[in-house]
Amino acid sequence: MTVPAITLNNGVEIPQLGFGVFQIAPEDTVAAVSTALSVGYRHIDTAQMYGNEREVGEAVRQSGLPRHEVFVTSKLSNGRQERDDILRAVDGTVAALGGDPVDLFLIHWPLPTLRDYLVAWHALEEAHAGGKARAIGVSNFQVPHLERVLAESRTVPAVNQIELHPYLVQAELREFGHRHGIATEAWSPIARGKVLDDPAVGTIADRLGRTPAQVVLRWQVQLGNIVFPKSQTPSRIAENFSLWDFELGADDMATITALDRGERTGPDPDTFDRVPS
Ligand SMILES: NC(=O)C1=CN([C@@H]2O[C@H](COP(=O)(O)OP(=O)(O)OC[C@H]3O[C@@H](n4cnc5c(N)ncnc54)[C@H](OP(=O)(O)O)[C@@H]3O)[C@@H](O)[C@H]2O)C=CC1
Ligand SMILES: O=C(O)C(=O)[C@@H](O)[C@H](O)C(=O)CO
Repeated sequence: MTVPAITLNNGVEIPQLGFGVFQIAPEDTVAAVSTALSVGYRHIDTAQMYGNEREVGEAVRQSGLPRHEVFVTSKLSNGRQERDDILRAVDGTVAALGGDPVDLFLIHWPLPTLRDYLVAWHALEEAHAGGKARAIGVSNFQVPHLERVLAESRTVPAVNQIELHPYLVQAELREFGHRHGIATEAWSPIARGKVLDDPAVGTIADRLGRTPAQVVLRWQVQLGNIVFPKSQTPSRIAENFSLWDFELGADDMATITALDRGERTGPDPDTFDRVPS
C-alpha cells in the first residue's frame, strides 16, 4: 500500500498519513514506532514536549530503513522563547534524532499572551537556512497569527498543524491555508476516539464494511489533510493504515463534514499559555 505524498510549498514531500506519538511514554516509544514502521508508516510526528524524540530516532535506526525514507516532524517546546535558546533547541532535536536534519520543524503553539511568535518564526527561518530543518511550519496558529507571519517574514509556513476532526472541521483555517500554500495537518484526527461512537459515522462504517476510525481517517485524507493518528495498540496501528482501498462518496463526505460543532478536545490557541516546568 502506497501512502500518497503531499508536496509542501518548498518542494519537500511528506507522506499524507503518519503516526503520532503524543502521550506515548519514552520507554514505550521504540516499540510503538517500530510497529508502525513495520506496518508501512514512513512519517512520525513527535515534539520536544512529548519527551520521546530520542526514542523516535532510535526506532528509525533500529528499523534498518535509510533515514531519508522516514519523514520526521518535531516541534519547538513552549519553554523556548528567545532566538539563541530556540536555535539550541533545534540543535537538540537534530541530535536526538541522530544528527540528520529534521524533516519538518514547527512552532508548537503561538502563545500570543506570552511572547512574540515572530521571534520564534525568524529563529526557525535561520535554522532552515542553516540546514537544520528541511521545512518549517507552525502549529495551532489562527488566521490573525498566520496573517502576521505572512506580512512580516519571507517564508510562508509549509504547514499549519491544527486540531481538526468531524466535530471541529476548521473550514476557515483550511481555506486560508489552501489560498496561501500552507498545507493543513490535522491533529487528534479521530478526536482521541470521541467521534468513533457517532451514529452517523457508525452507519457509514457498517455500510462500507470499515471501522469508524477508518471512515473518519479516510474523510480526512479526501479533504486533503495530512494526518497522524496515535495508537499504542498494534491492531489499531494496522487498521489506521488501511485507508487506500476504499473511497467515500460525496454524500458520505458531506454527512461527516456536517457533524461540525466547533468543539475542541484540546486547548484554545488564543489563550493557551502552558510552558513546561
Ligand atoms: N500540534 C499539537 O498541538 C498537537 C499534536 N498532536 C499530534 O497528533 C497526533 C494524534 O492526536 P492524538 O491527540 O494522539 O489523538 P488521536 O485522534 O490520534 O486519538 C488517539 C486515541 O485514539 C485511540 N485510537 C487510535 N486508533 C484507534 C482506532 N482505530 N479505534 C479506536 N480507538 C483508536 C488511541 O488509543 P490507543 O493508543 O490505546 O490504541 C488513543 O486513545 C498526536 O499523537 C500528536 O502527534 C496531538 C495533539 C496536539
Ligand atoms: O500533543 C500536543 O502536541 C499538545 O500540545 C498537547 O499538549 C495538547 O495540546 C493537550 O492536550 C494539552 O492539554
